[in-house]
Amino acid sequence: MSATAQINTLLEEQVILVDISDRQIGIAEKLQAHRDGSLHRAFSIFVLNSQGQLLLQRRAKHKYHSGGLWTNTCCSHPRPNEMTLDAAHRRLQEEMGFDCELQELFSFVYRANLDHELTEYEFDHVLLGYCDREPVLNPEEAEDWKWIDLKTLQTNIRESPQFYTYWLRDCCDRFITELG
Ligand SMILES: C=C(C)CCOP(=O)(O)OP(=O)(O)O
Ligand SMILES: [Mg+2]
Ligand SMILES: [Mn+2]
Repeated sequence: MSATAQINTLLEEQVILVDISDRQIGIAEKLQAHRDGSLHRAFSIFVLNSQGQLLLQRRAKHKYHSGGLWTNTCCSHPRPNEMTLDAAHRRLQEEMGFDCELQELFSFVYRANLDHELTEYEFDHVLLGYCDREPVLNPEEAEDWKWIDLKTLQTNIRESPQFYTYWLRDCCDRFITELG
């Protein structure tokens, strides 16, 4: 997809604006919400295999922000009138080419100034799933993937944070704690 086509897609896509308790207060165009730094609803999916390794996604270079960085299995935003879990299954299929059962583990709010003068300010629902299948990447979204031990991930994030997305760095320790 060309840069212009991608910008048009972003303008068509809408996100749910929320208050600090995740109550809906409006809707906004996806790109505009990230330009304005408006708090909106999002989800971050973490898929583990039967060895307890996490499936990482490397974001495509041309993503609107955080391109080329390693992150959790899949991230996105529910559309207006779409349940977060429904959106999560939709995006897991669109980005990674598979689907699995998902359940919410916890949620957190974070705010980060990112590249291209965009800001992520999200009420982020962390969703957990288990799967041993290999993903089939959508090149519009992801350019690489790998399974990683959680201990190795923690060490890598500490030693080379520049290769990881802001939100994964922010919630990785909590994810491991909540996993128990
Ligand atoms: C949900 C988080 C933590 C960030 C947004 O994810 P993306 O930037 O991948 O959103 P989409 O383009 O997939 O909607
Ligand atoms: Mg995404
Ligand atoms: Mn967002």
